Amino acid sequence: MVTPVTTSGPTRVPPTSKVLSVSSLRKAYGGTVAVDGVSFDVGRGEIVGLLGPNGAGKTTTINMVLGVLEPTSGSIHIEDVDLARQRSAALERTNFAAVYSPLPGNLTVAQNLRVFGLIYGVKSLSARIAELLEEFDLVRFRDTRCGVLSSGEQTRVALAKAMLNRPHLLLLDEPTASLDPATARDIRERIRDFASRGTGGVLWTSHNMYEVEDVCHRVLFMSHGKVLLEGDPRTLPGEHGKASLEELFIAVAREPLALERA
Ligand SMILES: Nc1ncnc2c1ncn2[C@@H]1O[C@H](COP(=O)(O)OP(=O)(O)OP(=O)(O)O)[C@@H](O)[C@H]1O
Repeated sequence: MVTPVTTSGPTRVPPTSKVLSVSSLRKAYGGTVAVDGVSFDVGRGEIVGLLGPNGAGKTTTINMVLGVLEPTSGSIHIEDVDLARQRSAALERTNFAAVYSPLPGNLTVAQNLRVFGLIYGVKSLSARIAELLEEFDLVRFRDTRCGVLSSGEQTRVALAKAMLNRPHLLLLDEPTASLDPATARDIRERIRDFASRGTGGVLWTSHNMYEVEDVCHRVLFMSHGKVLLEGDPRTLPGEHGKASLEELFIAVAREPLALERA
């Protein structure tokens, strides 16, 4: 289902510096190359959409940036910190939320935030949790077990968890999947607000092209493990003779080689 979007696109905040630099990143599983020499960056204050059909290599890329998967080759810098050499220093500037990675359902909202806050070594944790409960409209769910919350409520908790350590790089894998349009819009507003503060940048995957056009300053189209196209989601379709981002997406999925040659 497509979420209708009414706003006219994100306010461009010129990136002042890079929060993520990925260079010649590659991940192979035997003969299967999931990510094939990908290079890109994310600026501070910028929301970058990582797009592509199923199996393009988006999640593999995100998992390497998160330090969950080890690249076969290539480098990842979070701000100026090399993930391979200074793993803890790099990862303490990062956080993420993904639908396939729900928080433990038997813990309450407050307990989940406390556990993750302790893992991240958040200072003045009780005050930070109170702040996030307020910010993400979760005060009334503070003592509710996460497992009984609705999808939208769970997404808000996942985002609150992702903000605990005030990350400079926020990775979001389909954060609005399965949310109703009003809740999805609310989540987009919160992420836009995070980026507009100018302390961090966002790498976002989504299959909802209307949402991407609404939120992302820049998009990267992946196919078969490579970045084929990069640009402003509002002008990129026209540059490739397509009427909309959705049409361009379908072209990338169906005829990646034609676009690669273009
Ligand atoms: N552990 C693995 N072993 C072998 N192949 C893998 C492994 N993990 C991923 N792949 C393959 O790598 C490719 C990229 O997968 P990935 O999950 O990164 O794609 P994706 O773009 O995130 O797709 P989706 O939109 O469906 O989530 C796929 O062809 C997948 O089958």
